[in-house]
Amino acid sequence: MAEPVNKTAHAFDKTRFEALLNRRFFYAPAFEIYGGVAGLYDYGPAGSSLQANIISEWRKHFIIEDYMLELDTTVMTPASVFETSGHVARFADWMVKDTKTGDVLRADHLVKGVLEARLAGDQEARGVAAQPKDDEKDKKKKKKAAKTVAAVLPDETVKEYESILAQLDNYSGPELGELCRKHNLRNPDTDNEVSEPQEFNLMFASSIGPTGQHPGYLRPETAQGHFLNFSRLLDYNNGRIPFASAQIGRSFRNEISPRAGLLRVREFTMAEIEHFVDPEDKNHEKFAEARNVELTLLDKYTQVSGSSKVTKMTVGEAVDNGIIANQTLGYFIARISQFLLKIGINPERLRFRQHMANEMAHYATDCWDAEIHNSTGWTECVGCADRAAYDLSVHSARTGHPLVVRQALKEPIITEREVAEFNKKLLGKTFKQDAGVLQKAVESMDEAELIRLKGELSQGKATIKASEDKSFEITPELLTIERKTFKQSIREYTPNVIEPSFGLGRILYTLLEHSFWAREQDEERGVLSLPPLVAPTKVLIVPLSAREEFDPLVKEVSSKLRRAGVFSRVDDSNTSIGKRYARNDELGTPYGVTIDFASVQNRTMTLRERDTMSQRIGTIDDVIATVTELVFGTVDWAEACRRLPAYDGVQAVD
Ligand SMILES: Nc1ncnc2c1ncn2[C@@H]1O[C@H](COP(=O)(O)OP(=O)(O)OP(=O)(O)O)[C@@H](O)[C@H]1O
Repeated sequence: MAEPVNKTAHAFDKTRFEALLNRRFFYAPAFEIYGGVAGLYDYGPAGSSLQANIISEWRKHFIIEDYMLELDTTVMTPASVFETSGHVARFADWMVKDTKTGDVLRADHLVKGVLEARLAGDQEARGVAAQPKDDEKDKKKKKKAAKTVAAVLPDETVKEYESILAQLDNYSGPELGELCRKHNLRNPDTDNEVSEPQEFNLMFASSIGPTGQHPGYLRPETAQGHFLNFSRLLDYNNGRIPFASAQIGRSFRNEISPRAGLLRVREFTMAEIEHFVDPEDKNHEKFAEARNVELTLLDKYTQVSGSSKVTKMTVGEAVDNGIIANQTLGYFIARISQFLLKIGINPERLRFRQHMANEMAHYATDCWDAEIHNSTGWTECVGCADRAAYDLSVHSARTGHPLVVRQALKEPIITEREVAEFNKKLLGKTFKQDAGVLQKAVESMDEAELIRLKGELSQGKATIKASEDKSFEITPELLTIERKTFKQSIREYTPNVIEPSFGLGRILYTLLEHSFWAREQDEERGVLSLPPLVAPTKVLIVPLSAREEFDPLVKEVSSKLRRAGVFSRVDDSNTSIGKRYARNDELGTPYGVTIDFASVQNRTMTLRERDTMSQRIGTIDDVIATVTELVFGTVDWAEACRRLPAYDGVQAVD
């Protein structure tokens, strides 16, 4: 077997990485020939296939595994929906303006950028080596942009900056303004002062129809489509709960200053799950299967104390100890972790960060973000929140449509209580305009007060004090109080919602970063070690020459791979085999098969593995059988090497 490859021989080089993505057209700025628009990107063939494969795995991992109900709801949404959901009032970020140029910046990003740059300057002045995972060039760029000179900061300032950064998401707009003033935080591009933070709503406004009288918005998330269809979904699920709906679709956010490539864009694909659950029972029937999944957690108490120290524990321990609020939330966090690792995210660079009190919506009971480390730092890629009953309750209150579960009780609940009943005719006649006041006073009485009143009435008369200056004398003819039995056979409740919300662009980008490395012997030769599961092309078919006698074999191999369900491509370009493989290493193609003269004569074929570049040989059918299993993950490369002898002929690679 080939020697293990050293994928960390060269430090991560963002410029080379981005050049590769651009060269191989994973994605590119949209409307580029018109000058482009910040925050809008087009995916090319490689990026589109990669995204489609991630989505396909997402559907299997979540929708199929847990029998979720899939939806495809509209992007254009009437304004009333977002008025009700709170987005019109609150879906906003804080922005500041450069007081001289008028440039707009997101307030929390300004604080983060400048403080990080000052800390980097401090590290440099102290001669401290950068953390191995940090992208050195990127840090330097930030420092330069922030007009920061390398200078040692007092220890207490370093501590204060670190504490601010650890709880950045906890600050309100005015607090961010206060931080800018206190620490003299200026626009890093111009060194000018900035204005007080103002709120900016991130939704794209539009209008529906020709009159302009029906305001609408492009949705900033897919979630409302799930909530508004709740009754139909419940009906589809035979009235049973818990169940989850799932939707993959486009969302739009008018981000203040999108500068971080795919990480912050104005139009992106989301995959969202809304799991509807009984508020009185948030256990999950498959929790036992997830219990031992190990997680890296950064809880809210640690962050508030100004630290970013993570703890490793199983999801079972986290739920048992009350760190994660309930089993259902824990189940989804574990499943999210499994999904991200399966598609190739580096486990060392994945953590789950709990929201701090101010960061979380007022109605949410617990919320965790899956954050993935990349060259810009830790980035939220998936949010997972327990949103309680908020969404269904507000839409139900606004529309009058009951978004509730009505559940037949196995055992009816029998209750007894005192019931007060007025003789309406006598009440009006006796108390005239005060009748209503008296009635309200009785209606607001609790059980104990009614029993006391009943006792008084049994003596012939009673006095009711409706307010400081109003008392009424009543008789048993006017009011009777009787103990009655009630039988309740239906329980009606608004379900709670647990919502995992994925941004696919962020996941795709961080996956590409984690997969990128350069060959030890040659920094120019970039490789994307994408797992076969998500790689755009699984097998590259490389005919050694363009001679006609190769054609039938190329057709045979292509068609056999197609029939086996393996996505392959033929590269018969007029260039050396080494160059063809190098190009496909950059596209992340995990395997290659070479058809050469021996193939024509002996029906043999070589099989190449991308990362090690090692090659094996076998009959065409054996190689196809093995590579099919490799692609579907039923065997690994070690097993392939046991099955197929090493190829010791002329190396097909430069
Ligand atoms: N502008 C964006 N560009 C790309 N992906 C995004 C963007 N905004 C949100 N997402 C993705 O959608 C997911 C769910 O959205 P959510 O509303 O929780 O994000 P958010 O908290 O607003 O993100 P951030 O604080 O980074 O703006 C995020 O985890 C992220 O993956």
